[in-house]
Amino acid sequence: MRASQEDFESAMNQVKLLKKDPGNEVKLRLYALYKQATEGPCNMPKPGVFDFINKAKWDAWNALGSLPKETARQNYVDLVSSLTSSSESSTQVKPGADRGQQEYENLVVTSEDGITKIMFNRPTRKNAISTQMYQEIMLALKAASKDDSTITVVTGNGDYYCSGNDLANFTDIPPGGVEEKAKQSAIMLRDFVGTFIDFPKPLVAVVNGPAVGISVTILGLFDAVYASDRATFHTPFSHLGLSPEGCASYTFPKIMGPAKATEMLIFGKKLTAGEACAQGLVTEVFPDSTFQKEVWTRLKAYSKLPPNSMRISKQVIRNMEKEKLHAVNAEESSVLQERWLSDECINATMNFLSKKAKL
Ligand SMILES: CCCCCCCCCC/C=C\CC(=O)SCCNC(=O)CCNC(=O)[C@H](O)C(C)(C)COP(=O)(O)OP(=O)(O)OC[C@H]1O[C@@H](n2cnc3c(N)ncnc32)[C@H](O)[C@@H]1OP(=O)(O)O
Repeated sequence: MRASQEDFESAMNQVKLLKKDPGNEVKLRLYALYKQATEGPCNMPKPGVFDFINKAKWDAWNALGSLPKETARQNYVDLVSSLTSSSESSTQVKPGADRGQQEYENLVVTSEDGITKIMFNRPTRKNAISTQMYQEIMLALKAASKDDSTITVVTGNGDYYCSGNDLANFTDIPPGGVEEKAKQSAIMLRDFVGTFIDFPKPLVAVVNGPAVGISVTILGLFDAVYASDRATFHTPFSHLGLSPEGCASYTFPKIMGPAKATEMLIFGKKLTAGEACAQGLVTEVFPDSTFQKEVWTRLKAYSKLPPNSMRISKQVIRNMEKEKLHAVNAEESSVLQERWLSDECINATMNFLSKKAKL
């Protein structure tokens, strides 16, 4: 959801009430986002080198380039919200604390060495994402966006990274019938993917094994993807009477070119980790025997980099695209709302659930 003028004004008031000084770096960021949101790109003359304070302010504002006013307003509101929640919350999780094992039924969430790790934890179902698990992932990401960690990692427990949407989600029909279920699911899907689009910190996938469906498509919204050489990447949408989600209809052609994206998204070609890396979906592949050790050593080193700089760099890299990604997400969700009611989809799901079919 976009921040309204009212949200913006309320955030400005909250800044005045902050109990703790947020430090110069954050104050400069607030200043820059405020100026960008209210006046647009910086076109003031650059202050002289000895005018330290005004030069720092000018630099911070100027660094936002042509960031749209609405995005700056949203970022200002997000930043203030992260400041107020961190100064108010007495139960805030510090890196090093293990949290969440009681809070989440389908995830294990831990925070250590500046890294929050969100681990899918339904290994006996190959980490298929149930309706409740979609909600838990959204909650865990929202919490991670506000905690003290610098990097957030998503990974899977067991031999699979994730087998995608839990096909049993299709069987839990509410009193409003299957149309109502499709409508609710489209809203949930849009919110779920939107949480990844808006995630403010570096987001890394540690793909420990095969990945299917929505767990693959959303990788296009991550900042880095490290894969074991045991991992595979499979989006069998046509086999299931479905169509792409997770913004893959936009990110995949951009990442790998339209021809390779077609093979994955329309023909359901399963890629090895090496192929996915060659096509730009995966950052780097590691031998399974040393995967965990090598990846976590690297992530621990990255987590020591200055957090604000990493967040701002992510903003600069991603923000111009956010509007587009939200539009793609809305369109994909609305197309799927229809697909879920199609005979092609219903038959494929029934075949899987009655054990007549597997991928
Ligand atoms: C109208 C309402 C709509 C509601 C929708 C909500 C929003 C959805 C948005 C996203 C939509 C779709 C995107 C996708 O993700 S499509 C991809 C869906 N995934 C699959 O089709 C995978 C299905 N699973 C398999 O083909 C195989 O299980 C496997 C992953 C290849 C693994 O095979 P295996 O032989 O190694 O292991 P297996 O014995 O089959 O698995 C162990 C048990 O786990 C169950 N299971 C695995 N994956 C799923 C799954 N995705 N959904 C449900 N159950 C799954 C499997 O059935 C086994 O169970 P059991 O031990 O036999 O009882």
